[in-house]
Amino acid sequence: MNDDRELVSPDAAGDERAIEAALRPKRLDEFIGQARVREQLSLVLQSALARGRPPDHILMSGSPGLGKTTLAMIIAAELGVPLRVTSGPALERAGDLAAILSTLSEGEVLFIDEIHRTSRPAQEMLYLAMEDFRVDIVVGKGPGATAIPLDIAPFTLVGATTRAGLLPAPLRDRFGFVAHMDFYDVAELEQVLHRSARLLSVNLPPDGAHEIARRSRGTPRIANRLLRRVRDYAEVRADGVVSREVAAAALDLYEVDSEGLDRLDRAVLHALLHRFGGGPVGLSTLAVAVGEEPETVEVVAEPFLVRQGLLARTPRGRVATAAAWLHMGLTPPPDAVGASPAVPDGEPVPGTDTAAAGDPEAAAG
Ligand SMILES: Nc1ncnc2c1ncn2[C@@H]1O[C@H](COP(=O)(O)OP(=O)(O)OP(=O)(O)O)[C@@H](O)[C@H]1O
Repeated sequence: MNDDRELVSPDAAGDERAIEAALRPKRLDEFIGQARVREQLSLVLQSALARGRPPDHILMSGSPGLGKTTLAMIIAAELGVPLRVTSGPALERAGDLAAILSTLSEGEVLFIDEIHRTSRPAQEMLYLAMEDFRVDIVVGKGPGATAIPLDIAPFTLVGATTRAGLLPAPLRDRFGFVAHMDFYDVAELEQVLHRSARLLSVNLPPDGAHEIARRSRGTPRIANRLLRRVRDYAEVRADGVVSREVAAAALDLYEVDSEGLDRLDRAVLHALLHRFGGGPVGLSTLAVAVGEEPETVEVVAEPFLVRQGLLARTPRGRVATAAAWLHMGLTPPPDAVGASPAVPDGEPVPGTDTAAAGDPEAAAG
């Protein structure tokens, strides 16, 4: 794990899953941040419990590592029902899904991670299952094929996606509640870190927590990961206390920069500034320049860069903001987004979107 790309990648790998399981909050009131989602969800769950019926199907969208799996587990725990976990890529054939649906118990929560990657036949099976709690098992092939309807137990589908825009409308419309998970602010990440430090018996004073939180890319998974690396450093090179100085020295060593940007983030900005003069440039061209798939650039790097105000999506392509030039140690050109004195602070720049991820397709290609 010496690679900074792995260190700040929002995806979990290998042994990390076990550590994550130990650090997951188990109940809604332990879940930090996402106040609006928590409140909305709490109402959905309470009313379902009061009615004695499973709640509406729930869709969660947001970047990796923001707590979607954790929330799915909490939903099942709060409802006092079992949880079945699968993922879109595992549901390649409709039969894979039928096997799960037909064995669900009454009220069970079915969690489908990366639901946008579910195959078309499985998605079509989901429509009927979500709406009528029924699946049609197709027997035979060609003109002689017959659909045998099979009732299934009422259940709650919890879907998670990093790309809600890719879900077909008929599937999206069948979710009664959509939770949009946003990046966490520094204060919330400090709370996540203090909680994890308690569970892992790490001596973490507030200034150390602040330093790690600042560099965690708005993502609890990354905060927990950086905490473990900084703890190692504190134990080997210092007195075990994760002070601000120790955290900063450790994170500098692991090449996590002052804003938490990782190698891919920096590569994207570097290419945008040095090869395309700050843009605009299309997503595919940018992805080729950094040697990644367009989806990786779009899902992993861009949302955070946009949120940090370093990158803007415009109808003509991706553009580096004045802040991006400065962050990379360069002088922004006078026409850089955010550099123009004609645009007052906080005013949206026409034709750009630096506040939200925006329409992923608008500037693609
Ligand atoms: N709100 C939170 N409070 C405390 N810890 C959190 C919170 N959200 C996430 N975490 C921690 O971050 C880690 C990653 O969370 P989780 O696996 O739920 O993310 P995810 O959005 O499902 O990611 P992916 O989509 O990549 O599976 C877990 O260890 C979890 O304990």
